[in-house]
Amino acid sequence: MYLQKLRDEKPLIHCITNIVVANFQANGLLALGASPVMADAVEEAADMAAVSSAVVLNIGTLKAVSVEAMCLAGERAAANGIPIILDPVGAGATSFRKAAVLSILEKVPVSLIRCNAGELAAIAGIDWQAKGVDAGDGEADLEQLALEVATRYSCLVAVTGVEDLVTDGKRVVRIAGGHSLMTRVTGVGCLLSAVVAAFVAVADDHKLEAAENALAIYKRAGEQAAALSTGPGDFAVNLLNALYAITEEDLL
Ligand SMILES: Nc1ncnc2c1ncn2[C@@H]1O[C@H](COP(=O)(O)OP(=O)(O)O)[C@@H](O)[C@H]1O
Ligand SMILES: Cc1ncsc1CCOP(=O)(O)O
Ligand SMILES: [Mg+2]
Repeated sequence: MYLQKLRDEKPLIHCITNIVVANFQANGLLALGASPVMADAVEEAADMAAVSSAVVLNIGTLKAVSVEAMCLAGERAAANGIPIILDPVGAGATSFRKAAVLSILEKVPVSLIRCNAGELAAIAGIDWQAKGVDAGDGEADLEQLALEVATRYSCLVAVTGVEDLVTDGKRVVRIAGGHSLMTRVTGVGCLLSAVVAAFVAVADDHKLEAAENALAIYKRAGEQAAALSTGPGDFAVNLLNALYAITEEDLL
């Protein structure tokens, strides 16, 4: 379990992220015990990546220039052995997003892709009814697709939803729990990608185990927050509080 190590080490997480969730993502990382920095200028993306413990590439409100910054940050992170987490937000929604994700995956050795079912389908190149940044609708064996994508890009793949799964292309771990309110606040998925990055940042070669910890802690925090909430508004605040207060014992 890497939660205490994360809180002891307070890893710096460099996020190139979208304008919708940047504040929530930064506050969620702080609440958990990590340290966020948002920096997306091409002039500094690589330098910021070099001094960070993990880099998050999130394509939520993508511009051509952000793709350039992501590649610069990703290439420098890779050269320094720093893990890179990709959140392919809405990858199937437009051809621009899909092409950008595939080009990042070609150029940057991503450590882990954290996505929903629709985004996984887009990366795998299968038919799916995309719906903006949401999972959308389709029929697919998500475990099989995740295994294929993990093998194709030599990375971990975490697919989230009612049930999460994470794989390294061989082993598959499933995580149940969470709460439907997690789909009623924007950025809950984006924050999860940053939380996964913070866990992976302190885990050296045990990235699969760290990702599994992150997904389980996050679903549990979602349950704890929901138990105190009357709706999405206080759920957002209660999720930050739950990330702050959660302990390893809460998973037992
Ligand atoms: N219906 C649900 N029931 C329980 N947990 C959920 C549900 N939908 C999503 N989650 C949780 O919400 C978090 C964000 O996942 P998801 O909604 O798939 O991401 P995104 O917002 O990127 O689509 C994950 O921890 C996931 O397990
Ligand atoms: C609504 C929206 N539009 C572009 S990015 C974004 C946020 C998506 O956040 P999440 O994937 O966590 O729901
Ligand atoms: Mg998302």
